[in-house]
Amino acid sequence: MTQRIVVKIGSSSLTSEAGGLNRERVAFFAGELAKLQKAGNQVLLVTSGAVAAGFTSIGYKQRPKNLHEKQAAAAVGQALLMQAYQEAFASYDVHVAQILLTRSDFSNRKRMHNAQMTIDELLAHGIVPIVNENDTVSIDELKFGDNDKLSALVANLVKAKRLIIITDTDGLYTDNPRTNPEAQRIERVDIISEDIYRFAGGAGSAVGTGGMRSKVEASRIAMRGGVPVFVGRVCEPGDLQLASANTGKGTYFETSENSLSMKKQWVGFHSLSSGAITVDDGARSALLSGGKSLLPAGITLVDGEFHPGDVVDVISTGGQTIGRGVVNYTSSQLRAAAGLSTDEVQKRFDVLRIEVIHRDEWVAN
Ligand SMILES: Nc1ncnc2c1ncn2[C@@H]1O[C@H](COP(=O)(O)OP(=O)(O)O)[C@@H](O)[C@H]1O
Ligand SMILES: N[C@@H](CCC(=O)OP(=O)(O)O)C(=O)O
Repeated sequence: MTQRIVVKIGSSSLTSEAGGLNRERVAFFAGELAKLQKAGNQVLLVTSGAVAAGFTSIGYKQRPKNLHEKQAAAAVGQALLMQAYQEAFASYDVHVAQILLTRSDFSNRKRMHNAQMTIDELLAHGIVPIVNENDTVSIDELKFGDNDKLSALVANLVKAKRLIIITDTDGLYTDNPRTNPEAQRIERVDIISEDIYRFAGGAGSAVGTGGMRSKVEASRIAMRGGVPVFVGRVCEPGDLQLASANTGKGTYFETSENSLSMKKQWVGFHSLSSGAITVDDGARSALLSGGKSLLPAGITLVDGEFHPGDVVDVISTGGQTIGRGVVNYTSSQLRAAAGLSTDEVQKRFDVLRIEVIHRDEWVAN
């Protein structure tokens, strides 16, 4: 059966610290991806590098930090990036397509579905979709954050067999190997524990964005969607095949048995939150370990303006966001119902469902 593999390449693997595109590396990756495709896989590429490829052409001395400078650099660099990929893939007779996405393309379910259909159509024709964030129009507060997360969302969307995140380090270490030579590589991760988050630090180069932390976070999202992840280095011919065959130089993040349904994935990872509900300790454990729905009695505070069907964050008394879900009340109804027993709420309010958030529409963090 044809398998879908999503490959993410970071800026650090495509550009130099001083900026500008390394066309030799682009050609190398195109060759590796073409081989993966010829072996019978459907291949999608999520690529970074637009800002890093473009900033020198504008005349900036280093990777810009300011939003408009980054957007300008991305506008120049994205064209350079696509041109380089197109030329490189053409020598293997592979056609490519550009897909630029924003966070709001995922938060709107219709647009998300459209993106999915377009990708399906391209893959059915043997075309390699090349995805990047639409940096020139993304607003800072509404960004994916980094392409690691984008690649996990895309992998979940297309129900990939595996996500391969290529970076400049051969996997996750117990500490940043650039600064700690004693750090040990972790070969396999089954559960993303606090320790795993603690090990993973920020970006390693002047062109990278999220560092290992964002790769761990992306792996968590993909794992919950049922997609196993490889994070590591691909340097030599054949490395990408090894990575996809479970024998690559890096860290493998395995999937748990219970992956989230598409609906829960949308609630947990794509939707935008319209407000926040603070819950007491009883409601917190009912949601996190009791597999129960959230009832008005456990609510202590309501923030924001929302309507039934909107998604809201749920916060513990300690101020930690514990998850999010689809709310069945308006914010004003909920302010009046907070802390009341189920009987009391049923007497006083005309709500469609007594549960504030039903457990089928709840996703823990
Ligand atoms: N625990 C860790 N294990 C491995 N790499 C780490 C760790 N903590 C931080 N890093 C850094 O993460 C970097 C890779 O992320 P990043 O610079 O964002 O690259 P990319 O452009 O490929 O996304 C590595 O170069 C490394 O310095
Ligand atoms: N969309 C941006 C990349 C942002 C990003 O996540 O970069 P990286 O950490 O190198 O994967 C660009 O193309 O420059």
